Amino acid sequence: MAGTGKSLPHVRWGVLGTGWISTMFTTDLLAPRPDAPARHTIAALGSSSLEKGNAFVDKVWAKTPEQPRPQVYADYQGVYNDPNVDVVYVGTPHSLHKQNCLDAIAAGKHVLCEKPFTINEREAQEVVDAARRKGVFVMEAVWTRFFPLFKALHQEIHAKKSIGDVQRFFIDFGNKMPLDELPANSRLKDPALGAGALLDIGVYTLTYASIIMGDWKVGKEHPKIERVTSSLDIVNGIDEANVVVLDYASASGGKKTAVCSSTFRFRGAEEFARIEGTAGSIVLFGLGVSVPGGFRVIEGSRPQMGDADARVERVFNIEKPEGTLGFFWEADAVAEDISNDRTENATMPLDETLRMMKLMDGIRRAGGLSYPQDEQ
Ligand SMILES: NC(=O)C1=CN([C@@H]2O[C@H](COP(=O)(O)OP(=O)(O)OC[C@H]3O[C@@H](n4cnc5c(N)ncnc54)[C@H](OP(=O)(O)O)[C@@H]3O)[C@@H](O)[C@H]2O)C=CC1
Ligand SMILES: O=C1OC[C@@H](O)[C@H](O)[C@H]1O
Repeated sequence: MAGTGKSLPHVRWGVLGTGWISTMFTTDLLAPRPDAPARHTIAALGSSSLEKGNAFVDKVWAKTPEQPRPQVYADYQGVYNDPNVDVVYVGTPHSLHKQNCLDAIAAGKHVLCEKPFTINEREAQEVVDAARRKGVFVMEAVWTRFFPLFKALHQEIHAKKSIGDVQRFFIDFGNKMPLDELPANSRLKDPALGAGALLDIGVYTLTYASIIMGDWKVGKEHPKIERVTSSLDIVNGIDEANVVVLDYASASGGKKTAVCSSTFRFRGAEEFARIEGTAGSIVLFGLGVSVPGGFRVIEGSRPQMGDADARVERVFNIEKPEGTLGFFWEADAVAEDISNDRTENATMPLDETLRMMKLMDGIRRAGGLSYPQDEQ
């Protein structure tokens, strides 16, 4: 069982899938972190074959051979049944999330499921209902929400009011994918697996916009979005690119607007977003939208021609231990919640997942993009 009391929270994970994300997530959890607020053990791994599973463990554990190796199963049921597993991490393609979550919940396991939580809101509601009935912890793994970036941005925008009232927000997630070279059954191409830029990376641009325009309010507390305007560029049954505009009412009257774009066709700029306020702006930068590196606060307005430039700049950089990407932040939050018998996380509660899935359903409907799961 997960540890409680005065010692650090300790959770034992069962990981599903041996792809890219399982590799990154597991590597982060195994990396030494002397000041970590929680302990993580990878107790089990489920894969479609023992060969794949063992090869995964050999590769991922190579840098940290002192860490205990997991029990490897040639299916996912072994992970659900394993009494040494507290929480199941779902690292499979989008279309599998619903069933993986339902199976883990049925076995009484807590769940951290990769984004997007499911294909649509209806599927998400099914999982949420099952989790609430069973009384287990479930969270969508929107890891970026747990980066210290958002606390620091909240300080700037709300506590210090460094840029005045937020008026506009621009964000672009350009993730160039070699779609022509990928096999038809790639999770990035196959509509049956829930492929498409909106569900894969648009979810991040909408997450940033929701946090910043929605004043950090989640789920039922999130302010009404006055208008959603969108355009999806659909090729071979998936959106290769999309643009979404969200209008919110501004506290100072009028409206504030977020312009969000994501694409599989182009590698986006390192400075991927800009928040514009009445008294300054903030530029966000990093490896990618999902892995922010920090931000620059620019206090003051751009001078008119001929006027002196009185703007002041400050930089906030995110620090993290060598060799990690930042998945440990969400994992630590999960460990804290489970150890304190909470069934939802306050930063990413299930009502926020449902709200985001509904928003993406609406954008897909307006753009004419449906998946086989929408018809079921
Ligand atoms: N948070 C983040 O930054 C990221 C999140 N993701 C999310 O993680 C999830 C997985 O993505 P990613 O790791 O890139 O995907 P991969 O294709 O690299 O890996 C998916 C794994 O799922 C298992 N799987 C089970 N059924 C299938 C199937 N029908 N087709 C393909 N694989 C299958 C396979 O493992 P096995 O055969 O061993 O069972 C496979 O290795 C997605 O939800 C994605 O959105 C992805 C990248 C980054
Ligand atoms: O979540 C993600 O972030 C990084 C991307 O490369 C990946 O496709 C996506 O799933």
